[in-house]
Amino acid sequence: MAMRACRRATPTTRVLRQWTRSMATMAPPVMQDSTGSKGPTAMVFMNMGGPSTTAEVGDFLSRLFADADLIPLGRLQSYIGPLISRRRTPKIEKQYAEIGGGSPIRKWSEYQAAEMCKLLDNMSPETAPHKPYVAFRYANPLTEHMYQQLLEDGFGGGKGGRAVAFTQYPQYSCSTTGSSLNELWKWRNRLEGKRANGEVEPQGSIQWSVIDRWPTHPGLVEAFARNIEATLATYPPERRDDVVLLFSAHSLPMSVVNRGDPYPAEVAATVYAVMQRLGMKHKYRLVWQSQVGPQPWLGAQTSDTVKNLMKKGNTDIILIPIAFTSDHIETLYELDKEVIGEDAGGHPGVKRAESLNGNPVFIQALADLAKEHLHSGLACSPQMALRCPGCVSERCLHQKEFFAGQAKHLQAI
Ligand SMILES: C=CC1=C(C)c2cc3[nH]c(cc4nc(cc5[nH]c(cc1n2)c(C)c5CCC(=O)O)C(CCC(=O)O)=C4C)c(C)c3C=C
Ligand code: FES
Ligand SMILES: [Fe+2]
Repeated sequence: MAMRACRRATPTTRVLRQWTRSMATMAPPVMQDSTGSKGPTAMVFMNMGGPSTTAEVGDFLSRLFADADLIPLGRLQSYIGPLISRRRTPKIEKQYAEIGGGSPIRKWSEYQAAEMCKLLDNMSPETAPHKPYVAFRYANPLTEHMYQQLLEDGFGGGKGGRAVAFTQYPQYSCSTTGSSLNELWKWRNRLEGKRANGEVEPQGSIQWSVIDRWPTHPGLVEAFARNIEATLATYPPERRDDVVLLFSAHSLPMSVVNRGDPYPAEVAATVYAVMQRLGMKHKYRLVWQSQVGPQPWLGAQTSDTVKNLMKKGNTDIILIPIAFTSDHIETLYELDKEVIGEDAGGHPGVKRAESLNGNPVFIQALADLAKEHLHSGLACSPQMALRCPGCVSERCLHQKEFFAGQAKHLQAI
């Protein structure tokens, strides 16, 4: 009886089995085939993920509050983390219920990765075929499942093969991309090429490289600019030039900012590049949203800013989510329902630019960026090797050494 219960497929295992079957026809990694291609190349989209259904909110939050790279709770992490996540679950479940019952991050990530790979197969035959994977930090498909899938698909496990960890956060923060890379590095060590004596086998394991940041990539800037222009076009021409552009990014605790995290500077770089592309024709500000808990966070807060601007008579405002590439609870609930709906009193002049989601200009940008990376021979950006001035994390140290050290295994194309 117990055996039968164990064998019954859960929705997750069913999806994994179907996926495994569909991937079974894939050729195992070869370094050079008769067409001269060095593919297949695994393109792994890394992001935090979100609960696809309200039933997954509890697990999502418990993983999130267990992550010491995001929320460091010291030696009490494994005790306090679950307490906070359990207390927070009902409130967050309600928010996901209000945006249609779950986060669309998985749908968009899988679509973006698959569409980018189709473009890349034409643009970079030298590294084709490109195989899309998604690795989430706190929701399915989790990093460990993605890694197991890579091995089942014939990458690594003594056979080698090339994989690119492509962060879907355009701006680098140690709490986001850094955490995903620490997780990837952890599972790489657990799942790949351990010898009996515990040493990691360098031969025949996956050759990793990382696209770790892309805050001012011209394609990204173009995609943001076009969405802003489309929203500007909805205002009467005589009001258009006076619309205030309010770029909104997820905030960081001041403790993270003061540790020297690169994210605030990189978000500001994106904003400036978009403003330059728009000809610097509008008033604008970069503001910060989604603060959690009692400690000080980077401001000014998005919701306060909208209220203050409106008090001062600026009632034509476009909110632009600038640090995330698809819709999620922060755009669909916090901006659309709380800021635009309640704080702005539903004023028709306060609008939001669409998220990048399935925008073809954005998907092309992802492909351009991936091609540039694959042909660069770089393991990661030079910037990734430098730790935050205030970093004391051994995980960061070893993870950065590992990924930067992959340069010696990468072959020129
Ligand atoms: C660039 C994006 C993000 C940064 C930087 C970021 C930092 C950060 N976040 C928390 C705490 C929480 N974040 C939560 C949800 C959440 N965070 C982001 C993005 C960034 N976070 C997104 C897109 C989401 C929602 C995902 C979705 O399903 O749509 C949550 C959970 C929700 C809640 O309880 O309010 C927490 C908690 C910290 C502490 C932090 C920096 C250190
Ligand atoms: S916290 Fe930034 S490198 Fe460790
Ligand atoms: Fe967050």
